[in-house]
Amino acid sequence: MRPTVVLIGPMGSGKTTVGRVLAQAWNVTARDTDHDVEASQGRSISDIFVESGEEHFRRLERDAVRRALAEHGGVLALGGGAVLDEETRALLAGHQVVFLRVGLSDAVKRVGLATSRPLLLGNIRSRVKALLDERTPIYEAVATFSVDTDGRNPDEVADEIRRHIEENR
Ligand SMILES: Nc1ncnc2c1ncn2[C@@H]1O[C@H](COP(=O)(O)OP(=O)(O)OP(=O)(O)O)[C@@H](O)[C@H]1O
Ligand SMILES: O=C(O)C1=C[C@@H](O)[C@@H](O)[C@H](O)C1
Ligand SMILES: [Mg+2]
Repeated sequence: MRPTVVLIGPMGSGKTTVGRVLAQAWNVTARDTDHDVEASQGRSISDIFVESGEEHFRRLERDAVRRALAEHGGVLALGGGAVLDEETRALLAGHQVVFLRVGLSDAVKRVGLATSRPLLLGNIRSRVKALLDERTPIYEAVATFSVDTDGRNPDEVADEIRRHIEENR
């Protein structure tokens, strides 16, 4: 089994949301490594960060990505920082990997004031900007295709991905 498509991108780019729309369109299941980590630990990502630290979360995330890539045949959304891990990047080689691009202002609007994203605590706008600046080159290097999400709703984003994947099967 291998995922039809793997979605990567920053927090608020819409990986989880667009992943669900795509899965429904293709009549397959959507899987999300953030959810897998939370389910395997029985605690939220915020609690894992606070109680065990980011490094521990990254190890759990790497294992979750490895398992999902091996087991899952539908749409797979990764956590925003999953591609920081070198082993994860290597595992993605040969897969259809789509980068959901989002600019600073749409990302900030979408993540809102939720406290469920520990890396955004503090000044959300400056945290989002720092993460976008640092990670955009990594997302670009890993992706086989990228799609702009600014000013577009999840259905429009999913449609563009669907067309691309169906044309490149
Ligand atoms: N294209 C879009 N237009 C407007 N709102 C969107 C779009 N995509 C997602 N959203 C909204 O933005 C919020 C964040 O989306 P989502 O949780 O799917 O992002 P994510 O990339 O999975 O983030 P994370 O890395 O934190 O898991 C949700 O409230 C979702 O409804
Ligand atoms: O961008 C990140 O590093 C993160 C994104 C989320 O999906 C979660 O995996 C977690 O909040 C960390
Ligand atoms: Mg998500």
